[in-house]
Amino acid sequence: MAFSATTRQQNIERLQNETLDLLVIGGGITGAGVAIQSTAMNMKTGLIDMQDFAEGTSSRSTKLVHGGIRYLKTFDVGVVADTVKERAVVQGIAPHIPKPDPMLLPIYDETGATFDLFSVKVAMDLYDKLAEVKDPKFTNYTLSREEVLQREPQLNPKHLVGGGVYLDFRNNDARLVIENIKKAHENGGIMASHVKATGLLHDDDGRINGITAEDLLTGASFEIHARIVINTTGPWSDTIRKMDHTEKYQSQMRPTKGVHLVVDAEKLPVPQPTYFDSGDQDGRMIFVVPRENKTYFGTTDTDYHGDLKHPTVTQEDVDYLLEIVNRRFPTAKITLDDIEASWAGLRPLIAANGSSDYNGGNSGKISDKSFKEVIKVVDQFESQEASREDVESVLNDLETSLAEDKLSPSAVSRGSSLTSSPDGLLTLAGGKITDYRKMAAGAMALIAKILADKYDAHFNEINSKNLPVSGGDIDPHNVDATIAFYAKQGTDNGLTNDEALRIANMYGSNAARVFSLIGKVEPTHGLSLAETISLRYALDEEMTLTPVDYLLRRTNHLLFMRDTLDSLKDGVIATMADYLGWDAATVKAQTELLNQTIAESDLTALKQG
Ligand SMILES: Cc1cc2nc3c(=O)[nH]c(=O)nc-3n(C[C@H](O)[C@H](O)[C@H](O)COP(=O)(O)OP(=O)(O)OC[C@H]3O[C@@H](n4cnc5c(N)ncnc54)[C@H](O)[C@@H]3O)c2cc1C
Ligand SMILES: O=P(O)(O)OC[C@H](O)CO
Repeated sequence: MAFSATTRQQNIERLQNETLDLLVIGGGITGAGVAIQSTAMNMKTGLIDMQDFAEGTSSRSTKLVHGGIRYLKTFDVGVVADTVKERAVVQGIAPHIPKPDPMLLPIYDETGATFDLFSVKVAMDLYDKLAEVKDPKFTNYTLSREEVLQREPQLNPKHLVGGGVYLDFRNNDARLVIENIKKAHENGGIMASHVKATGLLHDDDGRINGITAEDLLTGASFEIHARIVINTTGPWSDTIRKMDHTEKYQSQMRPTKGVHLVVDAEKLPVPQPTYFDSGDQDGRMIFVVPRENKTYFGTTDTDYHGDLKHPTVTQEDVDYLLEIVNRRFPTAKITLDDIEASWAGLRPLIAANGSSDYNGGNSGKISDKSFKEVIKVVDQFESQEASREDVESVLNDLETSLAEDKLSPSAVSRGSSLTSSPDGLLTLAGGKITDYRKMAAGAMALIAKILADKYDAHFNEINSKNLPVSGGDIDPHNVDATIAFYAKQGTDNGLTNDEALRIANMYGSNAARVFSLIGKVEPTHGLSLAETISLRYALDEEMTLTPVDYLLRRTNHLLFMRDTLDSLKDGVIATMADYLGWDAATVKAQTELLNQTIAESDLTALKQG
């Protein structure tokens, strides 16, 4: 179903002229998850994003669908319970995207270790129990020191006491977003990228009834009217809430930056995703993940106060990660020059989330630390050891919800929150990619209630656990065989087995639409047949507007296939120029943008000192 640059223009027209039931601001995984459900309920839904879909945090994650086993350490069982159960749900609605990939967790006997051999087994058993993992292929187990070193001989043997292996899933974060957006479009949603919300509109009763917006490609400003507006802008959530001049605004977000670095797999060969303590007693755990013929590792977790649109990788981030990885893999000797790609993202953490208040509204809970402070100061007041002012300052500290900023970034819960301002702006923020479906279901329950109560508008119930994304019409229990079956259509039409499998894995049940382009579109500008049909599909059906959209977010080529990128990029630009009718100036600008993005990813500036 066409979802192209032309569709974008048509949708902007419609957004200006039609009143919506629901407008979603933000096309990352949170907004996309709301849009697929609201459109499945037949709500007239619009979604805008000021960038490309998933250009925010949702293309900058560790690219896992996982329950966050480390959160058990901060007793965030609520978050883990939600997310680890959601793994199987996400795999069920997007079978071609998250793939099971058991994680190896080496255990070191050192100060501040998150787990020891006993607690890791308890955590893994709880993790499997919460997720109802029963398949012996995937249930957890522990390894002796020797067995861990047999698997990963490069690991530092010093203080290594053994390890655990438990199920988690690798993911393609940006692909999960676009497949939700495409399905929402197929359901009748009105989606447009590069459209920015610039202000909030209110009706005569002071209720939010729309936004002012700007088409960032043309500069045109316009209004979008909707019965309900939901703010799903992740790290930008406060920015949208601040637009609401009628409400006493209180910041709730605490974005923290996470960085990943990519090296060739030969530099750091790991047979499976590996997860260990930083060893710096900072509460951080570091992932080392094989992907294509590369290995990526991360992440940092530092409070961030910079440009939300453009978090960058600094020398400090590189030094931090290289020091840890070279200490854990002492023979790897990775240097800045070995880094082929990188990315930086911002966790949309909720500042007051010392304890998780998961899905469905702020439980008003505070962290155990803050709770103990309140009890202590009240106790002291009772026995005349503290004044009223002492009590008030502790409570005031909590009320400003900044109380939790004393928590280290890694101790802040990854829980989500759903709030409604008095004038009706909904904000769904925080959480993880892994539980986006559950977060959206929580929001949809509230949205359906508001539409029924306020507008007597009633919509069909859905079970979002059975709502496949675009490309997800695959039996989740028979993925490999189905992908192989799809790939055959490619090899039968002249593609190599690798090319056909790559397309089948990328597009799932939409692979047939991609392969059907063979014979209809001829390779041009030096592109292979496989790249030609993949790019054409991205242009026709994935609202791909720039070479960066295609090479970074629709295909991840820029991150995990750096070796072939240079031979590809000119052909991609030229083919897009033909398709989109670019003039010379636009070709130049897009070429510069792509080269800038590549230089930023491979840390050219840092390498040049
Ligand atoms: C380093 C790191 C690693 C992570 N790893 C994982 C992981 O492996 N697994 C996991 O489950 N979770 C992980 N997470 C968490 C997960 O990535 C985030 O919770 C999730 O991506 C947030 O999605 P979102 O849609 O809320 O925000 P975003 O993806 O940031 O989307 C918000 C969107 O709003 C748009 N926007 C902002 N302002 C406006 C405006 N005025 N008008 C229109 N649009 C606007 C932005 O352009 C953006 O696209 C990780 C996060 C980080 C930072
Ligand atoms: O939540 P954190 O801080 O463990 O970081 C995100 C991970 O990198 C993957 O979810």
